[in-house]
Amino acid sequence: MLIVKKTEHLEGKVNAPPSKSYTHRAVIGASLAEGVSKIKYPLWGEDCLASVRGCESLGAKVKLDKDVWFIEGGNFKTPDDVINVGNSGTTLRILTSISSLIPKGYAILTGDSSIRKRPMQPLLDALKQININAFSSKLNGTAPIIVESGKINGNVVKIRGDISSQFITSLLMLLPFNKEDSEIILTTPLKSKPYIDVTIDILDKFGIKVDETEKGFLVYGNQRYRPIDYIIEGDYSSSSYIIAAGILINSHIEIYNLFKDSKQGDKAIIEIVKDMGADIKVKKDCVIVEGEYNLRGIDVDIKDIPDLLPTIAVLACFAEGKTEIYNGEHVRYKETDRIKACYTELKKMGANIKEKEDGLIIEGVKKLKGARLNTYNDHRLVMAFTVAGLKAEGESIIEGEEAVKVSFPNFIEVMKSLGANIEVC
Ligand SMILES: O=C(O)C1=C[C@@H](OP(=O)(O)O)[C@@H](O)[C@H](O)C1
Ligand SMILES: C=C(OP(=O)(O)O)C(=O)O
Repeated sequence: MLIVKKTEHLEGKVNAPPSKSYTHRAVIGASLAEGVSKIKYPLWGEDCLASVRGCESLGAKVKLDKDVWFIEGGNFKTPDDVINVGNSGTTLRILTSISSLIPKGYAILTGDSSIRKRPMQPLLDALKQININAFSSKLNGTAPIIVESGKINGNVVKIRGDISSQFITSLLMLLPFNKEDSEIILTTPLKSKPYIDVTIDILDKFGIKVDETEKGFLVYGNQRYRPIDYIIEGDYSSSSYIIAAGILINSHIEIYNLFKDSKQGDKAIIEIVKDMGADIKVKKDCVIVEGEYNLRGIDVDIKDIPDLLPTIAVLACFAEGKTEIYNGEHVRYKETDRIKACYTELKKMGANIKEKEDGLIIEGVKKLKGARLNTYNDHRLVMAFTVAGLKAEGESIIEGEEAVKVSFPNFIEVMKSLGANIEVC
């Protein structure tokens, strides 16, 4: 657990951790390409390592040096054992489709107790429409998932877009292997769309062409992934905790490796905090925060940026007036139900917070008191609640800090290097 105490000043220059979403896609795409790809500055987080190990089980040859991962793809095999994706939804979703490329037999994908509750049925139903047999071993739409080796047959896939964009990313990465062009038709409005933009961005680097259409996406048939030399950019979702801490506390923080023209949806954190009144500066590859700022509450549509909900909820507690976070039904399907968790835990600190089906309403109280907080083994809750603890009066206990290994393994060291009063017990 962490003991987090009120901190009066934060200062320093740090590098944003590498993007989790780009690292996953680079690793899996490289495993689909004949030849060796070099992935520079990858994220050494447990989720991304789950993708590496999963791809290895499916036949990729992997050599991991500190700053470069070498991945030789194009050689699929039937896994020797079940694939354990740990806590990583991205790995489970993308590798489910990709596993159908094994030459014979079955691949079995499973993970921790959280992953075994996350929705999979829309993807399984979609795969069936193109003759790929993938099913839940419990027949209830959750992992373990069993995927049979198979050839794509069919060229139209209808799928809902409001549960997880990862289903669509998964299809976009498999369908280039279809011999004909394929159409993905969305049967509901799409949520988390920027993650699909990230997929399309990196697919383009692998030489794979996809078009957006009025109804969804068009994936050209008979394409081949070619190997890439690729540098992973910094992660805006992970950086949102550093930004939030700098905003709430007297600070001078420079965060490098964050690009203004990034495709990551969570770069929206910049505009959100500006709307709340934080006059942070954005350079071409760096964000400068000179807190503290007086914040005002705002309304935030979380549809495309679900991972920012805990960060915004914490900021809203310290703002003047009301913040409403809406359009976030899908935030309940993450590592844990993050709407309920933020409601339950921030209330323990004295927040004036209401839970709605699709989000939260927070009336800023400007002061929170330290408390003992459950993080439900969810990395984003550990990081967001740590930020709340740094601003709250007195001392907070944050349980389950090991979860940060999933997406930001050196979160605690980075925060301590900036002067955060955090002790690991
Ligand atoms: O594709 C991705 O890299 C991700 C997509 C998002 O999930 P949903 O599409 O399920 O909202 C996001 O929450 C997750 O952290 C990463
Ligand atoms: C939901 C997340 O990731 P995943 O879906 O890959 O588990 C996350 O990182 O917040």
